Amino acid sequence: MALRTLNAKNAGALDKDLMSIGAFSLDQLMELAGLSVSQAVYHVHPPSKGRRILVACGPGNNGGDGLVAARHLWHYGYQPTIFFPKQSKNELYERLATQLKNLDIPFTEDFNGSLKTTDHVVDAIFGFSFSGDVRDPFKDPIIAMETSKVPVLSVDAPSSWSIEDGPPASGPGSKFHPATLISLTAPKPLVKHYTGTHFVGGRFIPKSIAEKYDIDVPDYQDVDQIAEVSGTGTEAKKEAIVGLAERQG
Ligand SMILES: NC(=O)C1=CN([C@@H]2O[C@H](COP(=O)(O)OP(=O)(O)OC[C@H]3O[C@@H](n4cnc5c(N)ncnc54)[C@H](OP(=O)(O)O)[C@@H]3O)[C@@H](O)[C@H]2O)[C@H](O)CC1
Ligand SMILES: [K+]
Repeated sequence: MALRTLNAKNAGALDKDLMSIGAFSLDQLMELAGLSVSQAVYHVHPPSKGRRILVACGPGNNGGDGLVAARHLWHYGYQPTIFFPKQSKNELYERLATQLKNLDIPFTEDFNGSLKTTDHVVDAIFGFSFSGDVRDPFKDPIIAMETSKVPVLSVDAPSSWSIEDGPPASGPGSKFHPATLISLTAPKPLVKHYTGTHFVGGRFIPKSIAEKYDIDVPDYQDVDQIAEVSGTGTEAKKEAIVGLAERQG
């Protein structure tokens, strides 16, 4: 059973609905997104595999998810380092950055140097609003991730991939295939090109909004904020995805 996907336009509209009809604030959505990212990191890379996590944050909300995830990771016992070269003056990002600085979490301007001394990377550079060819200052980090052996977990999209069409035909990111992807709310069309470990996060979407956008809601277990939908035992895991209509008989 293939997962239903949500294109960039509908992903943006769904988030707007969550904030209007759903009465969530952006802070809440980002907190829930970042929490699910942190759980996915813990799942694929528990602290016993190495505590150093390099979190690459872009200028938009995908980057905000990375900042939130870094805070949770610190509280789980990891040692995050933040690469956040284009910090906006937006108050939300300033507060998230201050929360990290209050925990003495280091910020680096040297992504490539930091990559050499990390155990895992969180790619929170671009999400569903990415388009076109990668512009500076993110070209080098994307080239570094695609050529490094350090495992990468991408948030919502492998950064540089077209949301609809997957990896670029050439240039930065054309050979980037992160070990892990966490799709937020629902997978984007690019997942048809993705073959690594895949989670979905978003255990808070009201039924009315899931139905409006015709998305599958994973069968989340216990207190998990994430559900694995591929990787080892792909077919069994896909069986865990039950369409709303099916689930509700
Ligand atoms: N429902 C949820 O679970 C939530 C998910 N969220 C996350 O939000 C992102 C989408 O966030 P958005 O702010 O719309 O956009 P992005 O983070 O994807 O990034 C957009 C910025 O990236 C820059 N950009 C775009 N294209 C390029 C390019 N070719 N080269 C360089 N830079 C590019 C651009 O910034 P500028 O400063 O250059 O203008 C864009 O502004 C979603 O994917 C989730 O991860 C939310 O947390 C809410 C809830
Ligand atoms: K990303």
